[in-house]
Amino acid sequence: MLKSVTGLKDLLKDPAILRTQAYIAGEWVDADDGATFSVSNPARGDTIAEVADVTRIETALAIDAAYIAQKDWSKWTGKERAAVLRKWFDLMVENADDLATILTAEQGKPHAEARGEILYGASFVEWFAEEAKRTYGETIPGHQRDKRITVIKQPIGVAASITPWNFPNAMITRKVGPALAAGCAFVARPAAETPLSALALGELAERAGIPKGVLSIIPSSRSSDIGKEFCENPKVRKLTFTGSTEVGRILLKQAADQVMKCSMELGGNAPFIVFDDANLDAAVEGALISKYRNNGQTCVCANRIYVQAGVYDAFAAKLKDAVEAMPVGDGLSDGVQLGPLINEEAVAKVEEHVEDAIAKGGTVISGGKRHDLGGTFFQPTIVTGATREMAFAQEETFGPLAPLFNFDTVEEVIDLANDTIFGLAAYFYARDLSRVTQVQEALEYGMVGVNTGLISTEVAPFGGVKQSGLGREGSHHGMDEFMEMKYICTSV
Ligand SMILES: NC(=O)C1=CN([C@@H]2O[C@H](COP(=O)(O)OP(=O)(O)OC[C@H]3O[C@@H](n4cnc5c(N)ncnc54)[C@H](OP(=O)(O)O)[C@@H]3O)[C@@H](O)[C@H]2O)C=CC1
Ligand SMILES: O=C(O)[C@H](O)CS(=O)(=O)O
Repeated sequence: MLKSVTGLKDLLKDPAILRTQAYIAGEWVDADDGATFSVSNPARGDTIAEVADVTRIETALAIDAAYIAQKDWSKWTGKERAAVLRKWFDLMVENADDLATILTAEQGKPHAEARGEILYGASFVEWFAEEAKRTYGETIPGHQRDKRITVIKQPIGVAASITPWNFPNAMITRKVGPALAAGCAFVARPAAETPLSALALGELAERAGIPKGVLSIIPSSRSSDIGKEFCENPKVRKLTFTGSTEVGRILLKQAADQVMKCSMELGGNAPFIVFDDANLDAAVEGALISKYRNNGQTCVCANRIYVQAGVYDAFAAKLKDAVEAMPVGDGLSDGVQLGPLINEEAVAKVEEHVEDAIAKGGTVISGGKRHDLGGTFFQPTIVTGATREMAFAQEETFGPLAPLFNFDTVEEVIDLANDTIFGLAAYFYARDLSRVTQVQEALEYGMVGVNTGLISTEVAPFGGVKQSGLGREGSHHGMDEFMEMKYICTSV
């Protein structure tokens, strides 16, 4: 049954989890000037909340509080921090349905997929609660008889994040989890489109016992201002960003003045390669999840699908059948697999790429137009006859458009796949061991899926090379982003 999101609180088992004020220094506050900005539901376009619109002034107060609180938080043992983080994880799981409803209401993805994100996001807090106990150092044999060498790892201090709307829960927990585990304090600024998921995490953090000031959540429509405060405030020692490469460049330039430690999860242009010895049914299944997860609005989505000539027609036919079986609708309706796109600009980008492909000789074999549901709904689309001259060969579509490129040889497709400034994720389906080994080593990407279209997990290092980013999130490597290494040389 379609549920109206206008009364979002009425859809929640625990309405208190829905927060619309800023969470600063452990207090829930309005913006100093009382300003708010509207949060809308992408499926219906109606406003679901008015949220405090914080400025640099309140952001600086949150940073000050973090700077003070971090001194004591860093003195907790890793085990003590782990206990609080574990409690936060437990609360996320207990409240997963409500967190998913809030996420679907503001971002649009189907509720089942939103719940999957909640559990994925929570898994980072669970993982880093465990890593908190393992921030090991090392001893090194002295270089002189009277020297003793040790290396220790210490929290970097105050960290700040700027995160996108496409994963409004997991992109925050993937950063806050390791930061708090390492003993840092954290100030998070979520995307203006999706602040409610972040604020709900703040509510649960308070319930879990994370000390006042250790975590602040800064909702704001003024993304550029908040970003400048993060980059220019000397009390901030770490900036972690997920979003477009374009904005990542801006932030890196701003952070350079303070030589601030940055991690960047940026744009992608993932190739998805199907060789003629692939299991075609498995390849279609992988293409569906890689291309159409979150309606194609993920940085690791297949952006270009390369199919070897001998299996091109069979793969295209199978993919068409599978795509046309996916129900499109309001994410709060049961059984929906594809929700709306986040906004009108996102729809325009998909339309632009479809029109460009047709103009350059491509053929739409499925979808290609706005959905009859109206608004920002778009038909899941497949284009055949794709060529490297078409816009989506170099630009990230960030929507439900699958371009199928034809290729003949391994050497040809590796060159095509690597012909991009991006290097986040790549995927390929093949069964010949020699071919698998050759291709996985030749692809210039930070992450490679072999016979799978879904690689995201908290246990592995997520991140890109080239202009897809700096650093890694998740896995034990994720802790290093929030710690400094100290070399101690003692003369005895
Ligand atoms: N590598 C990854 O994991 C991801 C990459 N992306 C990439 O981002 C693009 C689409 O996502 P989108 O959210 O629009 O990306 P943007 O880079 O436009 O926005 C990401 C975040 O940065 C904020 N922001 C925008 N401009 C500035 C600025 N000058 N200073 C500080 N903060 C700023 C946004 O705020 P606000 O929206 O409120 O203006 C948002 O919170 C795609 O290219 C996609 O590939 C997106 C998500 C994940
Ligand atoms: O921002 C994104 O697109 C996410 O990093 C994708 S994932 O972590 O859910 O794969």
